[in-house]
Amino acid sequence: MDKITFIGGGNMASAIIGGLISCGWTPSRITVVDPNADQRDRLASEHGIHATDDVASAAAADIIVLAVKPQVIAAVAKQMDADLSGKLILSIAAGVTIASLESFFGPVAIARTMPNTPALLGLGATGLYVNEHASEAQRVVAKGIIAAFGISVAVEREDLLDAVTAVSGSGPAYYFLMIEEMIRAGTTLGLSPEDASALTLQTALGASTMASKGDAPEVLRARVTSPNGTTHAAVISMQENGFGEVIAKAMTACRERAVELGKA
Ligand SMILES: NC(=O)C1=CN([C@@H]2O[C@H](COP(=O)(O)OP(=O)(O)OC[C@H]3O[C@@H](n4cnc5c(N)ncnc54)[C@H](O)[C@@H]3O)[C@@H](O)[C@H]2O)C=CC1
Ligand SMILES: O=C(O)[C@@H]1CCC=N1
Repeated sequence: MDKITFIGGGNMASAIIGGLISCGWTPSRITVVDPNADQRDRLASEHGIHATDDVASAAAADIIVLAVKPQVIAAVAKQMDADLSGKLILSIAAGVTIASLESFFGPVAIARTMPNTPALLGLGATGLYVNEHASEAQRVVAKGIIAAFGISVAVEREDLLDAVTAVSGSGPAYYFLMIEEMIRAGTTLGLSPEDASALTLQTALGASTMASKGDAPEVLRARVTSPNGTTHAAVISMQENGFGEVIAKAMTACRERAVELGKA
């Protein structure tokens, strides 16, 4: 049975570990490496896994998950300083390219991913790109790990992970912003902040649940929109004020920043 070690035991690692355990991974197969004693204690007591501050020990695992901030990875590789042939490295670090990872760890199997924070609820949406050193079995293992915290989409080219970042990696923030603005506007229209919040949150949940059932969003939107009615007035106002352009520009800025971070 494969053993897995997480380097970095923060928010994302915690979400993935919780997902793996609920999918049947026994805690004894899972180790986390983190210099922060509080993080180690929390993960060890929450999940019953082994926690250590010894980065070099990670080289003994079959699968090594890089769950540290991007700028820490080079130092981690230096501390490990081990031959990782035959192992699978799964990176969740934003913007760190396969070329950089290979320069740090050598020509080994690498699955580069872009998850998002709903992974904390098992509702993650993750992009995946696997390098040519990974075997078919390792590709399946990578997909299986991601399935423990949500869905995955395998992209054909590594640079498409920057588009994934623009859609789903950063995407939760766009919805949070929409929720913030709707609560604010509802309050301006006279509702109490509590009522505006309750109505907005339930609407977001209801709309995303409906959209996930298979009908196209434009069909669902048409069903809400009575001819010359209230929704029509709102949607026309949004379109006349460049709603589509605002979203497209934001996502392009996001992708450009991801490209920049990848070069840093
Ligand atoms: N938060 C987000 O929305 C997303 C984050 N990511 C990526 O996930 C990665 C982790 O992010 P979070 O979990 O949010 O960060 P976090 O800050 O919660 O966790 C990072 C952990 O790494 C530990 N750490 C620091 N130096 C270390 C070292 N030398 N060796 C081992 N552990 C070390 C820290 O103590 C901390 O517990 C980042 O690379 C980020 O780019 C990817 C997609 C979405
Ligand atoms: O904002 C960021 O840079 C990270 C990557 C995707 C989500 N959060």
